[in-house]
Amino acid sequence: MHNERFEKYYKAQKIVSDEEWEPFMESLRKPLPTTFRVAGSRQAARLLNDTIRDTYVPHLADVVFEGESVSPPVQLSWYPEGLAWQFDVPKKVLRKSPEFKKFHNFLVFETEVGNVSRQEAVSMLPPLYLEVEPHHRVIDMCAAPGSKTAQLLEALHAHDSITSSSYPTGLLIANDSDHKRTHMLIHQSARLPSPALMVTNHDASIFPAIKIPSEQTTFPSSTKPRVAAKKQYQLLFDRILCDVPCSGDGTLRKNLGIWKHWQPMDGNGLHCLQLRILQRAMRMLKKGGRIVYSTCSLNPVENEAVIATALMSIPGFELINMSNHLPRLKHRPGLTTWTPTVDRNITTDFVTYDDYVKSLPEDKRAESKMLESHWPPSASEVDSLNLTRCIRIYPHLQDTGGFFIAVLQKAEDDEVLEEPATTTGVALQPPASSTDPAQFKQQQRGKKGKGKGSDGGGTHFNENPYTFVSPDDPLLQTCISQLRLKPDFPASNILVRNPGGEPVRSLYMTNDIVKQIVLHNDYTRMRLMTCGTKVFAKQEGAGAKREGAEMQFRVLSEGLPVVLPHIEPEAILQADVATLRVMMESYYPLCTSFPAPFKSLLQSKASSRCYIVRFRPGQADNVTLTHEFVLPIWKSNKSITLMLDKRAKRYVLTAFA
Ligand SMILES: C[S@@+](CC[C@H](N)C(=O)[O-])C[C@H]1O[C@@H](n2cnc3c(N)ncnc32)[C@H](O)[C@@H]1O
Repeated sequence: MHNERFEKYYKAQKIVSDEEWEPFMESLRKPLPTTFRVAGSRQAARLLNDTIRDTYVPHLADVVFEGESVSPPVQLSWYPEGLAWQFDVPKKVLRKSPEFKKFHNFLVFETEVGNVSRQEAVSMLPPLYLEVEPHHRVIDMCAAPGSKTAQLLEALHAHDSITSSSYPTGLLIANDSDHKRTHMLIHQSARLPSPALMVTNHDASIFPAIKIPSEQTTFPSSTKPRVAAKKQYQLLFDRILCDVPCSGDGTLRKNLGIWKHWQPMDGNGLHCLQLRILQRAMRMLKKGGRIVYSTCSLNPVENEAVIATALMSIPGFELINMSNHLPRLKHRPGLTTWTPTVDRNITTDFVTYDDYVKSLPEDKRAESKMLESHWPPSASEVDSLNLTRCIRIYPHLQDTGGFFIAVLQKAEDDEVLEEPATTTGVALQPPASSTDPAQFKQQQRGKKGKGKGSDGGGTHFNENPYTFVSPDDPLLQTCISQLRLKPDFPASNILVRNPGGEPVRSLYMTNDIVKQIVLHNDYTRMRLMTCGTKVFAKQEGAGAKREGAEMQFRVLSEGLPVVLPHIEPEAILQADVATLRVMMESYYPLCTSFPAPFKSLLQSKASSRCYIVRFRPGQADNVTLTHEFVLPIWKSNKSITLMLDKRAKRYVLTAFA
């Protein structure tokens, strides 16, 4: 765990004082403690957190292993509501101490079902500084694998209850340029299904302007209504996260390979992309909006140099002082000066870019990859930028990885008006080809033989389009009437993943802003990977087919929280713990095998249909259901099936513990 160039480079940058150098290096050589965050909507997270605090941790308080006492997990002091934890226990203890083994199994399971997120402590910070609210329009520019996306989504869904989802009016676009990694985002977000989510696959530095109709935004009062109605406006965001690709040397404690391969030219090389991503974000931000720029790198060239250049290139922004936002978090101010290295040998002697350029033979100057923006601005410019408002986190401060955060705000009174979409630098195609099957076929023919782009900036895009289903569609109407959905069910916000708009497999639900975006933007230009949340799916199986097309759809357990608030309360079947137990013990329990009163309730219901059942907390035969569950079932002629995937089924089983 040594790298001379690393030490030479960071000593030259004076990232910490001379006295702190040794503790800083020492801590980099220590393994990182395990940290996790209790995830999910606020109400559900609090419930699980109480269980960890009151049930698990007391059992871990006095563990002695091979003669030595082992420290129990502790809450991260700076994390709001104590919802994040840390423990530092050797693997051997986790495997062999019965108490820790039990705790570890619990964590593995809760992580699998999405209630716990194993996340580095510092990686939890950017979303906390973004302060997302349910009405915000948010974009996560470099989102995969999605641990921060999940936090942003949770913030949009802050008002969810344990069983039902809220319907945020805001939006979260989770974007990544790596096509494969966008699938990680889709997988990750399946844990918190949201009608407000879109996943896109773009190079963030050229993220396209998204069009929305004029009524979605404000325009100068002098604009004539007829003109305004025709215009489409660029969607601007309230909150933007730029967790940019970086050299990652703040993760040395976890990624030991970095010790061997680290070299500072990586940071020099990434600087331009990082800057372009941040500048694109600044152009997509609303007045008064906020950007969080973050890296897990210690290198000022990837951090303060990017912030300084961005602030000087686009007026109307300032760094905001968030040093008291998380009062218990220990951090250091951003650097105001640094000396980039111009080669792999850590030549950091050039105080300014001009000095460096002058040192080069004239015929070599054009070839240099170093830019003026790698260097700090002049002393007078630095003063006005408030770079000390950036937040640096070093490993020795509170036993974490290294991290950098800057919070930028766009002035409220900025004179720049929201621009019509066509004037924002990225030309956009006419809207709504996603609803035109002929055009879709033509696009597909054009793509034949081309592979999937992996850089998000390529021209080919092979995903299917999303198309809104007519609210009068017979199948949608069947879902509505059979489930007894109330008139407030947003039937016009249901879409499918095919060009013809036929509900052949799954139906998705979006909120209004996602709908406007899908309707007014070409899906290939937007490189839309997924949007909204799956709510209904075709019911496979003999029983369903036999009884005709109108019976074929069921509510998906993942979509149920979104649909639930729209179901007439009387249409929900009530059941107790004993009933749930019968459903859990067999895949296809006979209708006659249920205890009263559920048995007669079932017998009074039509077959080949999906029903929603609310299981009340309670106790039966030494089994306790700690909190309410609402689950979909499928009733065929003689038996029923609990419509849960294996993972969810295992989760329900824990309630019996
Ligand atoms: C530091 S990681 C993001 C981690 C993520 N925010 C999280 O918390 O899980 C950087 C991501 O940027 C993506 N990336 C790299 N270049 C990009 C670009 N030009 N535009 C968008 N994403 C990019 C990478 O694929 C990678 O997933």
